[in-house]
This record gives sequence, C-alpha cells and structure tokens, in this order.
Amino acid sequence: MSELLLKIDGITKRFGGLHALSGVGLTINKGEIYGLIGPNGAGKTTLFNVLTGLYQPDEGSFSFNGLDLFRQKPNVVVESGIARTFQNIRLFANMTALENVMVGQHVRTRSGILGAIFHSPKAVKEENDIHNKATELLAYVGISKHGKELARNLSYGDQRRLEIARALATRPTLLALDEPAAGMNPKETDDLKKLMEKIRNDGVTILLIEHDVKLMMDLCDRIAVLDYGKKIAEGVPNMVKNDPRVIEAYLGVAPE
Ligand SMILES: Nc1ncnc2c1ncn2[C@@H]1O[C@H](COP(=O)(O)OP(=O)(O)OP(=O)(O)O)[C@@H](O)[C@H]1O
Repeated sequence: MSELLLKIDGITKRFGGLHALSGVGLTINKGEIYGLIGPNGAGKTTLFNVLTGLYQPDEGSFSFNGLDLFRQKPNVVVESGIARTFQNIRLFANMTALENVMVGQHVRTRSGILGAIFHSPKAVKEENDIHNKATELLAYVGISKHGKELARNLSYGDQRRLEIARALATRPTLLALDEPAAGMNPKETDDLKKLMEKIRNDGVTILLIEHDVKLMMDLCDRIAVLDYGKKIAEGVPNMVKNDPRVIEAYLGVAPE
C-alpha cells in the first residue's frame, strides 16, 4: 500500500489582489515521481515556494512525514527533508563544483563554529566526511570530472546536475525540481530522465515541474495540473492528458 509523505490542503497564496494559489490540495506518496504542470503563470513555482518555506501561505494546511510545516521557515523545511532546485539556476558561481555540494551538507553537520576555527578532531573528521560525500555525489550525478572547476564554467546541463547534487547533499526525503530540463537538448533531457529514475529508485521521492510534456508523461506516476492558481486535474498521465479541462487550459479552447 502507498505511504503518504506530503499532504497539503486548501493552500491559498495571494499577492495583493492576485490569487496565485486558490485552495490547492494534493497528496504525494513515498517513492512517487509526482509532476506539476500548467500554463505559464498557473502558480507552479509559487506552490514550490510555499512548500519550501520561501513564501508564507495565507490559508491552508501542510504536513510532511508527520510534521506540521505550515508557515515554517526554509531552514526548518530543509531539515525536515525537503530539498529543491530553482528554475533559474542558483549555484555559488565562484565556488568549485565540489565546494557547492559541500555547502549543501552543512545543514546536517554537528560541530559548531568553534570546532571549525580550532580544528577540533571532531570538526576535522566531519570536514573529511563532507568532502568524501560531496565527491560521491558528484559521481552519482555524473559530473565527477568537473569537481575542481568553478560552477560558472560548467555547461548548462552540468550546472543543472550540480544543483541536483547540492540538493541531494541535504539528504532529502523529497526532492523538488523546478524545470530541471529547461534549456537542455534531447540527449541531455534523456540523461536527466535516467538520473531522476535512479534517484527515485534509491528511495527519494520526487516532485517535478516541467514544461516538457512528453518527459512528464513518460516519467511521472501521477500529475497535477494547475491553471490560474487552481488544481483542475490530478491523476495518472494518460488520464490527465485526455482530460477536457486540461486540453482547454493548454489550448484555450474546449475540445470538440
Ligand atoms: N513575488 C510575487 N509577487 C507578485 N506576484 C507574483 C509573485 N510570484 C508570483 N506571482 C504571480 O503569481 C502567479 C503565478 O506565478 P508562478 O511563477 O507561480 O507561475 P508558474 O506556473 O510557475 O509559471 P511559469 O511556468 O511561467 O514559471 C503569476 O501571475 C505571477 O505573476
């Protein structure tokens, strides 16, 4: 039986008079790849921002892995096991790829600032572990040969992989990816699809925003569709694809 991981209900987010999200509810089960689609401005990124604590919702409820995360701060959300990537890549451009991933792990470190300054044995061991784990993660996402390069010198596709490695460094239960295939060529997209499948098979649940409908149909177990801040459909890809409300939202006309 599927095990519930995330549940939101009645989530509303307003910007002045604009209802970016209106009463959105959904559930994500452990081990799923759950897709979020919808036309431009539908509210997908706003929902990600609510789920990762960047935006405070006006109404609703939000529980994750048995924890109440409604209106929690981003650091609490990350520590609870939700990590994300951004639509516009947000790496530390002037740090190496390896350093970017090492930073991601500091969410889970134990030795304090004094230990780091005085090089306590515990802090030194922890730093070595972080270095080794970051090296492993670069290999895991397929960019180990770029570890010593500055993030800004990586190709676009590799920067996207690096963002995923940095998110995985926080040891998430749920990985939220905002348009990870944007700007990728078909080969890169296919490789990314394989990486997402591997991540899921290794036990991390995935929430995915993507405009590449074919990729979403191939990859996702279930998909929710947002339009003007409301959820208009949810289900397995084939069902969603043929839903008249979804076709109308995308094409602007009701199917005959
Ligand atoms: N910080 C903000 N202040 C004001 N309005 C905002 C803010 N963030 C989002 N919006 C508005 O909320 C609505 C939903 O935007 P959102 O970025 O969530 O859509 P989206 O589905 O992610 O779109 P896209 O596919 O183009 O990325 C839009 O009308 C947008 O202009």
